[in-house]
Amino acid sequence: MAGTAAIIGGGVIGGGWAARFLLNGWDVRVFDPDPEATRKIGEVLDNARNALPMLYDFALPDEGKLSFHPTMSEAVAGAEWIQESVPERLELKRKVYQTLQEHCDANAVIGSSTSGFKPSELQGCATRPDQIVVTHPFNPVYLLPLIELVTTDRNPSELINGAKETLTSLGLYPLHVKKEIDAHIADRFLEAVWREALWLIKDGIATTEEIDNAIRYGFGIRWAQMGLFETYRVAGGEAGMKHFIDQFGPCLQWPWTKLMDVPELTDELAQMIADQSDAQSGHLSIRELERKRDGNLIAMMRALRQQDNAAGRLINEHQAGLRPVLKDGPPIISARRVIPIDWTDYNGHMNEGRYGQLFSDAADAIMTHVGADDAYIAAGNSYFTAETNIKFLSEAHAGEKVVVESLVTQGEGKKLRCYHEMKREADGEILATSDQFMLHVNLESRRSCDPLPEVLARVEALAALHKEN
Ligand SMILES: NC(=O)C1=CN([C@@H]2O[C@H](COP(=O)(O)OP(=O)(O)OC[C@H]3O[C@@H](n4cnc5c(N)ncnc54)[C@H](O)[C@@H]3O)[C@@H](O)[C@H]2O)C=CC1
Ligand SMILES: C[N+](C)(C)CC(=O)CC(=O)[O-]
Repeated sequence: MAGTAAIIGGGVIGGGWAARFLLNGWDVRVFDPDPEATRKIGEVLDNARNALPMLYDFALPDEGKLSFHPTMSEAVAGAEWIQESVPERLELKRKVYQTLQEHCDANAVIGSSTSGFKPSELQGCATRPDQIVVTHPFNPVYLLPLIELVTTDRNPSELINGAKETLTSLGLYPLHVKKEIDAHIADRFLEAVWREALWLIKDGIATTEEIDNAIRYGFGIRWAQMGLFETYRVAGGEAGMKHFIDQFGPCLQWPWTKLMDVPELTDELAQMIADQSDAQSGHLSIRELERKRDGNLIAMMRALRQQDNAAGRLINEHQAGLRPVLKDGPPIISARRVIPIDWTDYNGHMNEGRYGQLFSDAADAIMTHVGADDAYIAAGNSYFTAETNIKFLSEAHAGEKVVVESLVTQGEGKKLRCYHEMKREADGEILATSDQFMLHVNLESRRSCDPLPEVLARVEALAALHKEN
């Protein structure tokens, strides 16, 4: 259900939104008065094009069309979704809504990226308050799925449901915050942690690097998979949450936090933080840091995908809609995807084991295509690979799009043989081939046997069709 999105304000966050929409097939129209906006969005897009497709085992839809517009009125014309990401100043945001509501479709969703303003504040003096909601993203917007969708009673339920549907279709996780509050939910946590961190620096307890280490070697990893409450439930041991609260409840009275006290951000403190941060990370440019961050996020989210947990489960669900319907060919396009970063090794290219993985995924797709699908396997029948001969012809690298073209070279009784060619999509070069021999197996006896008649008929028909190639 790709459509047209208007991006008003194309900085760090607007650029991320533009990428999220574009890479999911939407056309994107940008308005930003900054003469550097095209370059800046281009750089965010380069990172996003490299990163987002790596999360999935199937190719994303064809990219939409990106255009830049000299006026807000031109940018919002015909857009179903308008995402405002101008600087965090209420008067500016309100002024922007005044202008854009004069020109946009009354049924369009106007989402604000605001980190802290309540939707009622944004709706304040708008012509049509009902179409304005908060859609607060997390940086990088093209990778992190959470969107805090904050609404008020003025937003009709059809608009809210439509917004949720659109966000989900973009691979995002809309967390509907029905009771508005300054800084929504997640930024209140971030603010609390930020305040503590500022105190720890100001009081000379820890440096920026030590604070980052305290997060990334411990609770940061834990939070990504279970959040706060489930983590603490486990920490309560067999006695669970109640025991946890009994044990650590008294700490609430101890001086374990300075939360209500805000350190004064003097020039001296700001400089101390900037100097420590330079010492910690100044050897890398922002773009290099972004790429490092993106690689780590992709690897972590792919690990969560394997566990079908948290953000990983969301990506699996989104991916289900990206699964292509195969055609008989010849050849069958049995796989089409981007090489993810965690498939590469110390030689800086795709590891040999991953070639096997890709050909195995291609064979799984062919099995599904001939009717040996999940239900068939659950009923006790499947194919096992008995022999594979892979030829490695050229290197593949992270971020490259590849396709696997397959032929069924034998389909007789229990025997199924496939010949696969893995090609780089950009130039069609053959990177590897695989000759794969499979046997049909009864999963209860673990012995080979003929497939059920409908699968056998499909296999025989494909073998006959592909014979001439
Ligand atoms: N940077 C972050 O980590 C996050 C920021 N946000 C929110 O996103 C919004 C934007 O923040 P950033 O992207 O960080 O700021 P930014 O400074 O990187 O980008 C703002 C962009 O808006 C443009 N702009 C200024 N006036 C404009 C106007 N009248 N019409 C159209 N464009 C205009 C600027 O030229 C600039 O490119 C803020 O509301 C912020 O709270 C939300 C999540 C995270
Ligand atoms: C610092 N911040 C308040 C702009 C952060 C956010 O709004 C979300 C994020 O991406 O961390």
